[in-house]
Amino acid sequence: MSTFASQPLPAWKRAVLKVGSSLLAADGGGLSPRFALGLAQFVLTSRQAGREVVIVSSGAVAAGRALLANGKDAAATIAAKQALAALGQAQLIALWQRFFEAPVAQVLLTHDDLRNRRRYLNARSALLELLRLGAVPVVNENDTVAVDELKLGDNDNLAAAVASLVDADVLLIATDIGGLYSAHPQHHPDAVPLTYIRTITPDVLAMAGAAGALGTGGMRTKVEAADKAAMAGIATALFCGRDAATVAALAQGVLHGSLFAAQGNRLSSRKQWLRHAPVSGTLTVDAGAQAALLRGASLLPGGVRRVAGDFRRGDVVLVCNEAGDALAHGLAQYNAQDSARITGQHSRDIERVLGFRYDEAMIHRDDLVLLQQDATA
Ligand SMILES: Nc1ncnc2c1ncn2[C@@H]1O[C@H](COP(=O)(O)OP(=O)(O)O)[C@@H](O)[C@H]1O
Ligand SMILES: N[C@@H](CCC(=O)OP(=O)(O)O)C(=O)O
Repeated sequence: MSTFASQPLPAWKRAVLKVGSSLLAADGGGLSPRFALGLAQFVLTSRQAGREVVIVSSGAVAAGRALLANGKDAAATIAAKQALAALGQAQLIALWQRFFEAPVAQVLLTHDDLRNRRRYLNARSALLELLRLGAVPVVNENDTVAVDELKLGDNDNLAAAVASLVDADVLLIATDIGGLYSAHPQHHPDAVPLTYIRTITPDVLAMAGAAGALGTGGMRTKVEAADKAAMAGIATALFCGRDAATVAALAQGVLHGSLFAAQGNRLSSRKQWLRHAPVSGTLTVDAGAQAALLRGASLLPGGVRRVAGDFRRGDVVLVCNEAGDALAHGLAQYNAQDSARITGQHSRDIERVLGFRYDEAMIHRDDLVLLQQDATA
């Protein structure tokens, strides 16, 4: 089987690292630290260099199975798999915690959490806060409740969703093979390594074949995940997490594996989405707030005059000035009722008025697109 030539990894500050079951499952059952150690070392080196890494780790079901005497037979039903995931998740977090002095934070998500705008914002705020606090977030699918996800879902696609959730620069997928080959390398000895994939065409997807045996994903879901990340403006690197030299090189910015290019840049894809998203309400702002928005600031409640419409936290709203000119689209931090209550208030009074506070802004600048200025973004 031919190996993968080296290439530079695109520069990054924040990454999502997906670690598959194939790297964590021990031969005799349960979890093994063997390959996790090198990957944890990569995370540590990256953190020391001032970078941030969110780990998306599989392995809960494999770990849970090993805890039960009859575990091998236990995975026959969905309920049994849910139970195995719940049992194994604690082991999985304990495994990762062994490598870090910094606290490991368990974050369990479902695809559904990421489809719902309000829960999406909540998940994002929590993850970003964990990074800010210096914790090591370890995300897995909430298999205990996500029945459909357990049947159909996979952590490759979850990792792509998390990468766009936290605005990662790169998605790193560690697996048990060097990268993507032109065909399944175990069945096609003449398969060639694909080091750089500019666009994920149906042909590329076909090369990835069907799902694998141990994990739920196989190569196909990795290519699907790379495709999702690419659409969000994020490049994906696929590499062998069993190979110590490959993992060590990655920390030095050298990739031995497959690189899937991003389509467009990250900011513009987010902004495109925001610009064209349907709005659920309107915030009318005063001249001071308008000037601040044009300078790239967040929208604070003090500059808001009126709230119209019925929107929930995380919905897209239109920002206009008092003359009715459309200025921006943004994600509302507060629902319509709460927005109306804090309109005109100083940010420091939000908690007094509402009894809680998500953010000092009604729209955070990262969630805001100016309709005029950013028209070409
Ligand atoms: N075209 C291909 N290139 C590389 N690997 C492939 C390809 N098609 C199928 N595979 C299989 O996909 C496997 C990786 O998927 P999987 O076992 O689900 O890993 P993980 O647990 O890391 O998600 C490889 O070991 C290989 O057997
Ligand atoms: N959430 C499941 C893993 C699902 C999954 O996608 O596994 P894999 O294809 O190995 O990344 C678990 O923790 O067992």
